[in-house]
Parts: sequence; C-alpha cells; structure tokens
Amino acid sequence: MIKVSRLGKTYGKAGAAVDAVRDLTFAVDPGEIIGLLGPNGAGKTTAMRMLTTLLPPTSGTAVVAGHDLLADPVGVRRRIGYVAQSGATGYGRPLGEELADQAMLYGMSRREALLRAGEVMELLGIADLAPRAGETLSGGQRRRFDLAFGLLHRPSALFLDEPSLGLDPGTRAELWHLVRELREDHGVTVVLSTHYLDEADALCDRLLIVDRGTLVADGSPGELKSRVPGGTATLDEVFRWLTGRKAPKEEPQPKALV
Ligand SMILES: Nc1ncnc2c1ncn2[C@@H]1O[C@H](COP(=O)(O)OP(=O)(O)OP(=O)(O)O)[C@@H](O)[C@H]1O
Repeated sequence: MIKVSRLGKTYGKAGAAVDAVRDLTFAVDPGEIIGLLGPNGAGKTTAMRMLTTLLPPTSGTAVVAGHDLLADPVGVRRRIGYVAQSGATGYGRPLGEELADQAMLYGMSRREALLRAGEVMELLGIADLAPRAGETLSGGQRRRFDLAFGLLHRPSALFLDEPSLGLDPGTRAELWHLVRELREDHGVTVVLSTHYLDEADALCDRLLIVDRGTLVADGSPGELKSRVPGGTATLDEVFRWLTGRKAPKEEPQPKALV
C-alpha cells in the first residue's frame, strides 16, 4: 500500500540547513495501522506532509496507494485522506453543509455529496451534529468531523497527524475505536503520528520510531519491547533505550496555536 524509499527533507540553505528527515525507508501493507513515533522535532510531521504530497522531498521517493509520489501526486491525493494537527473544521457554517461542499470538490453532484456527507457522519456517530458550527463543538466532536473530511472520497489510506492531541483519555479511546473500525469494516490503511505511547501500544500493528530524522526502529509494539535487554520492557523504556531520551510526558501543544 505504501513503499517509501530513502525519503529525505532538508529545510533551509547550506550553513543553516536542517535535515528534518533522512533516508526514510519502510513499507506498509494494506489494512495496517502504523504509528509514527518520536520526540519533538524528530521529523514526523515533515514525513507525513511529504507522503501526503504537501511538501516536496529533497531526496528519495515513495509509492502511496499505487501512485508514485513524484510522478503522480494528483493520483496519490485522490486515494488518500489527510487529517492535519490543526484539523479541517471551519467556523461559522453548519458542518454538514461544509462536508457536502467539500464532497462536491471531489467531483460529486450536489445529491451525491449530500448523501456521502450523511453517510460519513453516520459512520462516525456525528449525524445529529450536522447543523452545528465548528466553534460550538467539543474537542472530541471536532476531531470526528476532521476525520469525516478526510474520509469523504473513500480513501484507501488515511494519514492522521497527532489525531488525539489534547483529547481526554475517554475521548481518545473512542477515537481509537473509530480508527480500528475504519480498518476492520472498510479496509482503510492508517498511518498516524503520536506522542502517546499508550496510544501506539493499544492501536498500532507496527511502530516506526524516528529520532532526529532517522528511522531507529520498525516493528510491532511486542517486537520492539522484546528488543530491550531483560525482555520485560514497557514501550516507554523501549523509547528511552532507542533514542536515549525520555518519552515526552508533557502535553504537546497543537502546532496551529504555537
Ligand atoms: N518550515 C521549516 N523550516 C525549517 N525547519 C523546519 C521547518 N519545519 C520543520 N522544521 C524543523 O524540522 C525538524 C522536524 O520537524 P517536524 O515538525 O517534522 O518534527 P515532529 O516530529 O513533527 O515534531 P513535533 O513532535 O514537535 O510535532 C525540526 O528540527 C524542525 O524545527
């Protein structure tokens, strides 16, 4: 479903250049839920933005949902959904209408767009919130609408950047349930970035741990735990062992507000 080959991104010019992502190589099978994990500044958002065609790579390439990232970015965009950290929900207008308008941008007729918006809201349990505007919703409700925008065009792969950032534990668990349902009932492949080790452990089939732009581990949570000498490591200990740093404990701030 996804094959990434030596993908790299350098920001800025020589002298002040930042190698945000270096030689990133991995593959994702259809229907997998992959967690991209790493300390602040590790390169997770940069990697995600490259894989979703929003940022041109400096080197390397990838095939995403059957389309080459460099040769056919439009093909990639048609087959994927992306939910950014800052979300997708606008303000002021009823979200049901916004969803239908967005669906028309994917080429649906007004009638098809209304049907699809209704279908997606039903799937995510937010149909009763259709007349509400973004600013009247709770964080968890807004996150569901963000997901709805990402799913309108029936993507085969969904990229979620810090999907549960700022949500309380109960709402995060509900979101995990939704993500699992998307995979189980609709076969959607999911790549998500997260700071939460419990989220990575509970939700992801496989974790890619990135540190200073480099992939330092690729394996299931169980496999990674067994790599730490002693064999009884928590994911927190794996993280510390691989990166030499403590896993982030403090609540990271959403990028849009920083
Ligand atoms: N537009 C930019 N110009 C220059 N440097 C950038 C730019 N965007 C990101 N960086 C740098 O690239 C590196 C990786 O940033 P990125 O946002 O991808 O990390 P991240 O793992 O998503 O971090 P966080 O967990 O804090 O969201 C950091 O050193 C960051 O400062």
